[in-house]
Amino acid sequence: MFRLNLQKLFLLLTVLAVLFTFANSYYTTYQVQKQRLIDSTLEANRVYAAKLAETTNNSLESSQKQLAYSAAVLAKDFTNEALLNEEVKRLFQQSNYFNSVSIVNSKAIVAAIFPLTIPVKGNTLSDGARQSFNTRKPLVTDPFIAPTGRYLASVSHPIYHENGDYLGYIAGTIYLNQDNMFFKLLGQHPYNDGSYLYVVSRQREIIYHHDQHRIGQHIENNPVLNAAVDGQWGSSIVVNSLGIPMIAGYAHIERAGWGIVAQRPFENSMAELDIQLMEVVLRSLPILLLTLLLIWLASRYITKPLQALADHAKDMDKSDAEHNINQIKAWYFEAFELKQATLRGLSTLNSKIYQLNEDSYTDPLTQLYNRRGLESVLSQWEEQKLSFAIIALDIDHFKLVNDTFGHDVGDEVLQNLSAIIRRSSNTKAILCRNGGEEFLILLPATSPHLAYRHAEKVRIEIAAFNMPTAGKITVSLGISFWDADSDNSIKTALKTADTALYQAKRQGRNCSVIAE
Ligand SMILES: Nc1nc2c(ncn2[C@@H]2O[C@H](COP(=O)(O)OP(=O)(O)OP(=O)(O)O)[C@@H](O)[C@H]2O)c(=O)[nH]1
Repeated sequence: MFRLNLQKLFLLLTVLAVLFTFANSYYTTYQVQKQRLIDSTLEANRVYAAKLAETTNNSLESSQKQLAYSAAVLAKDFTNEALLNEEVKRLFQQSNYFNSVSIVNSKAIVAAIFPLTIPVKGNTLSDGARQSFNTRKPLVTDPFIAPTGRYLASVSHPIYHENGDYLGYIAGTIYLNQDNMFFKLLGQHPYNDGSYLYVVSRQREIIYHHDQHRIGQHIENNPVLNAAVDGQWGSSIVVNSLGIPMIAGYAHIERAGWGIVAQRPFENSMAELDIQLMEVVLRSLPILLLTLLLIWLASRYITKPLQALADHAKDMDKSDAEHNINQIKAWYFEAFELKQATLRGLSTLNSKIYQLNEDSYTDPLTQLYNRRGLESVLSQWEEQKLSFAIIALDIDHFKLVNDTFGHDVGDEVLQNLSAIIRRSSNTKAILCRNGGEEFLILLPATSPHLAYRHAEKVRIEIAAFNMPTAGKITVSLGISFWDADSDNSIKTALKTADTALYQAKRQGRNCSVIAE
């Protein structure tokens, strides 16, 4: 089954935590900046719309003052046609407020006009152009289409005789879809950041727009525009008539009853923010990468001892396991404790295995090697090509001991006999109980002659020993030799020793015989 290792888990968690933290800070920064940008754009557009409304209002006011002055002059001599012509010319040329200046008499007939290229002098006012005539008050008219076909609005002032008779009015016109005072006033606005402004009449008709094609268009259901026309000042996010969300500031031009709106597409403002965020991400990228690198290094450093412990725990049965575990640098508490516990466990395990090995190689009654132990030694010597002498030893008439004194006494005899063999043999000799009452003494690198002497020594010592209950016993011994350089097998050499032993028995027992 697939399992994540500690380092991968550590990396996964910390990398996720770091990425989440970075993403969260980007998101929060974006949200905060977005709100600030919206607020500042709203405020900038509000202030801008208010300033332009005030400037436009002042221009209309001063143009009306000029018309009022002319009206007062004309009231004194209204029948003087030369004066009328002179006044319209002066007003037109003195300021750049108007596209044309005209005087209409009390019969609604155009009495004078400048520039003279407009051929309406002597014409009666059309119905649509009679707002000033009918109102008989200082006025900024609603936009209308003149007989010349032009879309215009006019600023007018009535002319009253000193006796109160209405003589007519003097008016300056503003051609709404041509160069006019608005274009000069409002056209200063920089449009390159996507922002723009427009002015609407009381009837919600566009009377100024940088896109001249939209002049004259009627706009419905625009809350910002409605508020501006209704005399309110402020700012708001609004979806315009084309369905585009806008950040808008708006204000009211009091003298004309018009509304002015300065706005910027929401998306344009946000695009700026996207660029800013991308810059933040790019600038923080080296730190992010450095953090990830440090995390990777830390994960390696922290998990390395545990990983090494886990790896070596799989190979506990190998001979160098203890050495390998000792090499691990367990530099922090948990790893250190685990290392110590593993070493303790390994040591206990090794001593148990050693004990089990010992037990499986040892005869429990005599503590000499058993047949399995013997085979292990023999295979080592065979590998090492170590020549050795073999003494096969068997108790004479042991059955009689058992039969006479019982099996326990027989066991005691076997133990005493083993002790004598052990005592009389040097440490290099391998002593083995080969089963029953038969023993083997293996003497490495020992000649048959020396082995015979050793056998005799053992035999005499046994014969001289008085067993606690059984008394004196004797043994017979057969001696053979395995030459590592010969073709003979160890098995044959053992058999040969047995044959010599059998011969010793036949010769009357209590003697040693060297195989031929
Ligand atoms: N007490 C005791 N007796 C054992 C043990 N193993 C074998 N014996 C006995 O050893 C005796 C061997 O008898 P035999 O093979 O007839 O040989 P022997 O009586 O020694 O006669 P020879 O070898 O011909 O001199 C048997 O009585 C076995 O029961 C043991 O572990 N303890």
